[in-house]
Amino acid sequence: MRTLRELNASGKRVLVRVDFNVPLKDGVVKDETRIAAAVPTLRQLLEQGATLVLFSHLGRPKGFDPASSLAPVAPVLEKHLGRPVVFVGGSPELTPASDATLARVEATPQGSVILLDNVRFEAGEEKNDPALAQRYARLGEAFVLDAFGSAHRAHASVTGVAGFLPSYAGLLMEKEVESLSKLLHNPEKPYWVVLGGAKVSDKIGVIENLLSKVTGMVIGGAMAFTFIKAQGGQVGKSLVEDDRLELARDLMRRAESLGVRLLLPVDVVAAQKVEAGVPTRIMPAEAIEEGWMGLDIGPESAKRFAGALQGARMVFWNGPMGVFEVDDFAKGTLAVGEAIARLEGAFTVIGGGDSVAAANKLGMADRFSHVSTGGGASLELLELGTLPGIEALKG
Ligand SMILES: Nc1ncnc2c1ncn2[C@@H]1O[C@H](COP(=O)(O)OP(=O)(O)OP(=O)(O)O)[C@@H](O)[C@H]1O
Ligand SMILES: O=C(O)[C@H](O)COP(=O)(O)O
Repeated sequence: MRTLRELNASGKRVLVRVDFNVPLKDGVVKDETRIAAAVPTLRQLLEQGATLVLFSHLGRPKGFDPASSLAPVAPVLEKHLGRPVVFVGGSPELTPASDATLARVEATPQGSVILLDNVRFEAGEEKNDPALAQRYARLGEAFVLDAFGSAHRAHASVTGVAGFLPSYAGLLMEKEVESLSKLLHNPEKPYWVVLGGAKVSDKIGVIENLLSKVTGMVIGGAMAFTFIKAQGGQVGKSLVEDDRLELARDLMRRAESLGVRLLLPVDVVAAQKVEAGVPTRIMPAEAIEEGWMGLDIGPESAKRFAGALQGARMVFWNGPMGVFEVDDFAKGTLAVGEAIARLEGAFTVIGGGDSVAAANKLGMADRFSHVSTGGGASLELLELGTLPGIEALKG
């Protein structure tokens, strides 16, 4: 990838694609991680004397929708940058590629930081419409892609615009790609992958691509039940993907033939409802009673998982071990997260999304070597070895 080292931004208006797809509640930003993560690139460009035009998606609106405006992000960005941010948006006329927006950008004094509105207000964004990409390109003289969390999307503001301007990877993009690539290309052993979360189907690609590189995989969360059922276990009303049972069997066979350990829970914390304060029981993972469901790994599983991780030199963790949002079902995630965070001298990475939310909630995120800002993007990079956003910055 071409990087910021190759860009002299002095006196230039630089268009920066950031990933400010942050959780909002009642118009308030609930997690500022992605905003803070963009700051090093923005500071560096400002120090060189650039004018910044930032753009991002937020949520999945189909056309203009005030509820998905980036307006609430502007004050948060101001706080992190310590300088004013001019927001241009908030109406159907001021979408990021409109002539009215361009006129406002051109009228803004040099050295300013301008935040545009949601790129998904533009009809051609997700279709990667070249005409739209060309309109974005009018907004700057150079393009910097720092939206690692969106780099798996071949959309007009991510890859399309790179075809019309000199384009560079931002510092966040570089750091993410470097850290995640180590997991693919420089495996230090013992190397463990810890997977959890809701669905096997989201993680198949990563399992398949990493299986031959690792010492073992720990599988918890709801996705474990597809494997347990595939082995003939009784999983009650736990979440299962019945159309993935054969695939789960196949992955288990492949792990065995590669000599890779695949650890599944032996016990679970079960309940009849996903709710705080409901009665819970510890049950064997392969003998969950009818009407009950596994909502966290049990204490014996947590002990075994933590034991297996001891001495690991490299760990990738994606997905919680249970319904960590409810305290009664967060213990397994805490135990496994703690076992990884405690490793000394190891290279430890958390994939984005819910795993990072879990690590933040449990107060352990700063004890990992790298916390990715990308959920889907980190998984896809580990699955395919590259991303559309990376490819767009080559050549
Ligand atoms: N045993 C379980 N039963 C039901 N839901 C579960 C269970 N274990 C975990 N989950 C749920 O899985 C969800 C997270 O799954 P997901 O696959 O999205 O994780 P992730 O990969 O960390 O996140 P993202 O996909 O956003 O990167 C959480 O909301 C959690 O409550
Ligand atoms: O949150 C994310 O994973 C990224 O911002 C991508 O969002 P998307 O899945 O709506 O494209």
